[in-house]
Amino acid sequence: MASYYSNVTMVKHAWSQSDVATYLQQVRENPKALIWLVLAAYATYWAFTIIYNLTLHPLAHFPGPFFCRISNLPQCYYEAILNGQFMPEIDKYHEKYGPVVRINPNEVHIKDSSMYHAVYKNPAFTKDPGSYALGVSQGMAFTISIDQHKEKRRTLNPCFSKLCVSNMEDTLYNELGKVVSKIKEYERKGEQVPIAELLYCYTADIISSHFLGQNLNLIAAANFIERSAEMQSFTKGIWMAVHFSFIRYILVATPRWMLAYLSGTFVDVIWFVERLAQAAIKKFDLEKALQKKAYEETIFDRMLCDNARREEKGRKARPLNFRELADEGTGILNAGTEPSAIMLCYATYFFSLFSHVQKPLLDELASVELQDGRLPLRKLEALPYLTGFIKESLRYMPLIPGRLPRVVPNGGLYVPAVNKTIPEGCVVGLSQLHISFDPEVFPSPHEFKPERWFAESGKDLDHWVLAFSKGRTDCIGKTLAYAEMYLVLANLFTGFDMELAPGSREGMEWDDRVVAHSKQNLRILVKSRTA
Ligand code: HEM
Repeated sequence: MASYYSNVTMVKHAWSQSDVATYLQQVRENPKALIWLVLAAYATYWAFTIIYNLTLHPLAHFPGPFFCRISNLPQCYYEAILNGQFMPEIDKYHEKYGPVVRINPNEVHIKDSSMYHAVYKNPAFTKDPGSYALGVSQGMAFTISIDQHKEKRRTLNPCFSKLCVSNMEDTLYNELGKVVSKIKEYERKGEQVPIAELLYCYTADIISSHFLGQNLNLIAAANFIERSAEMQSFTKGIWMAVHFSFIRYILVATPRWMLAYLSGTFVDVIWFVERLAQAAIKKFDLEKALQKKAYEETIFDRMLCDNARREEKGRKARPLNFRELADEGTGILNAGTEPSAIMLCYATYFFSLFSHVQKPLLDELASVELQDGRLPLRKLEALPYLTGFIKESLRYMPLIPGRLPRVVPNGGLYVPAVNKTIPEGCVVGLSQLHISFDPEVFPSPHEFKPERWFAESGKDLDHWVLAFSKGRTDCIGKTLAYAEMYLVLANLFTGFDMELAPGSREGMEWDDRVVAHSKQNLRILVKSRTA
């Protein structure tokens, strides 16, 4: 003990060469001394950091719980350890501290709907690198730099255009046919339909076949329930991945044969995309690729063509590597599968739960003239009640309920409600869940009312459709997501009389996995409707 104290006090004095030699000698004799020195240095660092965070930090004058103001530990505890439990805590902080709360040393959370567009519509706000340090770092969704993001988005935009999506109608219907056949199999057996799994397979098959060039064909698999679990496992440990990003580097560095035990999880999907990316690079031929129509192009075609064209023109091309293709493919497969599938589940659930919407919806759908035996997408999009129902479902279950953290640009962000400016470089976020249930924006927010979206007042409300975020980095796949919702929901509602399986209410409570994920997969009982 005595040697520890003497070693620590030594640090306070100026160190001569002989002091260092003596100290090293002591460390050799007593390695504990080094440990104590490291601990002392660490404690000193923390003491200074805490004092700085409370006094000199640009957010020092913003209120918040003491432990949030000094460290990230509360956030890490509620998000990573308790797996996505930070939002309810943030609510409590707002009750105590007002509309702007410091939730970690460098971030404030705002509960004031009027500030939403000032943050998310302003292109100068960038994604917070700390919150977007996930597995597919080279994908567009995780690209922080404004210029790089703009370039990636420009390359990929044509794949997601309205024209491309309307050309996908056949694919959407063909895949839906497979879902309907499976539902009928369960109906024949008199069993509950695993509708959540079927919808996951549906959205994954569409993204893989159209954007990656090869159908995962999950729906056809005998073990489609397990295969859908692979897709669902992507966000299972998402908070750990956000807070402990080193796990990702360990996984990337681990040899494949050692990862084989993870087979049956998202790793299989990542490898599937990697194989496609490799094949795309190998067989890429600019001449042939240029002959493809926009809606025939995969995202790999777009990325490789864009790169090759710029090389041809002698302009400095950004070298496009395999990892970039693989990350983009995995990112889009995941972003396009999970939120759409979950949204389809919740909308199906709301239809069954809120009986007041059933008659108006079915009456409206009955008025649609079939074309080749199908409900045409163009006509469904023009239906006011169905449109109101979809927008109300997106409001009632905000799919990405929490904050999407953004870095404040030059000039800061003035918040009139507290008459303070959040300084540039600090992080800010608003949660969609708060706005969706803000009575100032949506009167009687807890009522499920598709009519609120009708007529002129409903059009004004479009300003508050936030499910896909807003601005420069909003959802690139929103047109496809809407098309899936119109087609799938209209066909399910008109095709089947549906009843929720027992326990659905509790099962459809959700966990925050960045996307809202129902606690259990939705199950329904169905009876085919007669024509
Ligand atoms: C109901 C379904 C969907 C919802 C609610 C949804 C929601 C969102 C939201 C809120 C964002 C912004 C995230 C952020 O700022 O961090 C986003 C981004 C994105 N979404 Fe979606 N999405 C849906 C469907 C899709 C589909 C079908 C695709 C692809 C086919 C897709 C691909 C993407 C991509 C690539 C981004 C990143 C965009 C960028 O950074 O520029 N999403 N989505």
